[in-house]
Amino acid sequence: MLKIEHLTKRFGGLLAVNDVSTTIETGKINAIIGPNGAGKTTFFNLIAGVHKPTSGTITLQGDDVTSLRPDQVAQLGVARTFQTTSLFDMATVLDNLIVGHRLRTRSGLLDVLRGSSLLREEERICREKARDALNFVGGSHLENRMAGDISQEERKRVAFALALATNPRLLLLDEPAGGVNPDETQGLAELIRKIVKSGITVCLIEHKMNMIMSLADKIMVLSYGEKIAEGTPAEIRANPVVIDAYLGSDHADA
Ligand SMILES: Nc1ncnc2c1ncn2[C@@H]1O[C@H](COP(=O)(O)OP(=O)(O)OP(=O)(O)O)[C@@H](O)[C@H]1O
Repeated sequence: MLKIEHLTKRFGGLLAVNDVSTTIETGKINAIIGPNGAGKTTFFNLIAGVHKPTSGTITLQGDDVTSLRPDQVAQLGVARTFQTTSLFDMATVLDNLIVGHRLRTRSGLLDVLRGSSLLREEERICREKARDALNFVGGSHLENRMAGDISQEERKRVAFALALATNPRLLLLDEPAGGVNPDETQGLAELIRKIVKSGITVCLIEHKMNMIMSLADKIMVLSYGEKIAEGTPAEIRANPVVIDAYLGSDHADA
């Protein structure tokens, strides 16, 4: 799905991502783990076009996408969720999904506002997509709720719906189970499995090790911007370098 070659991002003197090469495999749950500050979110930002790499290449199913803008990457079928789910709290969940869809697939806010007054048909299609996505994530009952009134777990589901409404082929999830309880974590893991079954490739960053170990097909471990290991959950669990750098530390929560 995605081929990353020698990807490097430097912020001044800091190498946030340092010469990382890997592949995000089609139809799989690909996970990225590593201590705080390891470069995981920067890695996502590079894929999503938020940051331009200092060097290296990113290829999406054969196309070089290294220097594209976020809206161009989104149009090619890469969607993402964030550590913190930003929603317009005073708007309904459905309105958030409709506006969110436009923000993700247009280049600027002005473009979004212009589009919403002119293209009624597009708005109808957008509304349908939003409803389908909300239904898929088990959130139909939230449609008319104010976003500010829903729980953290419901916000996570709405974030998934926001990303799914753009019909992605690759979904990047940044801490999809952050801030939710163990039962809810289980529910979100099931939702991630359902997403992959529907034909979407997933790449996720997560600190909850139990969840990652039971969910991921493949794990890449970052530490100080470098890839220190890659493999199946069993291989990662047994890797002494990973245990030293990460799993043995107090970052490895349940
Ligand atoms: N825009 C930026 N400008 C300067 N430094 C940055 C920027 N974004 C990230 N960094 C730095 O790059 C390093 C990697 O940060 P990043 O957020 O990618 O790590 P992470 O693995 O996602 O951490 P966490 O698990 O805490 O989210 C950190 O030292 C961070 O301070």
